[in-house]
Amino acid sequence: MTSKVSKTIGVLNLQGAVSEHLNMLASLDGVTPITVKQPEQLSQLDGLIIPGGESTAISRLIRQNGLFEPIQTFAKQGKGIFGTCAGLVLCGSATQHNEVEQLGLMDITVERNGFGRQIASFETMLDIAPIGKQIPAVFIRAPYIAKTAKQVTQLAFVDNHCVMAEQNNILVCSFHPELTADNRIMRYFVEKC
Ligand SMILES: NC(=O)CC[C@H](N)C(=O)O
Repeated sequence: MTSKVSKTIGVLNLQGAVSEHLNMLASLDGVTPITVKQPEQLSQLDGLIIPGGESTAISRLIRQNGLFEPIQTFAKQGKGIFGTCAGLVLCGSATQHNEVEQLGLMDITVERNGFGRQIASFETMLDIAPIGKQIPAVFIRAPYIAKTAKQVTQLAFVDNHCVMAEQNNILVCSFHPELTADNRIMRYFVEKC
């Protein structure tokens, strides 16, 4: 019997929470995780994670490494992209800070640091309808989604602010799913890819 074909999932390795994503991906069956720095690597991937970190720094490095248009093309091809925290900021199409050059992969307006700065870091449990109940979520200087176009599905809320959404092949969340032992969100993303 042949085993199921494995999916190759890349983690954008420019700045931020890269190794935690790789570890969580490695815990899933049928996933080959790799780090991505160069545009040529995108063609081997079934999906790409844009991790949390500092969205200003990551956006500069995306440009410097020639990844801006290649990531947009990757998304247009229908490949899965998961933006977590700063990654959500980068996937969005508008924000109050113009020092971040967003990729515009999802029609959302993002409030950067919406929950406040470092002091406003917190952990909570979320019910996310297509994924499950009581999913732990760690928020660190987290953004929230202030506005969504109608083609965007809102998936989770904290204090009435949208913190997770999807639009076709693009998934975003305000928090860090890779910093808990619960891999249900990651499995959901891999299944989308
Ligand atoms: N934990 C994070 O990724 C923080 C995101 C950061 N506040 C930003 O907007 O870039």
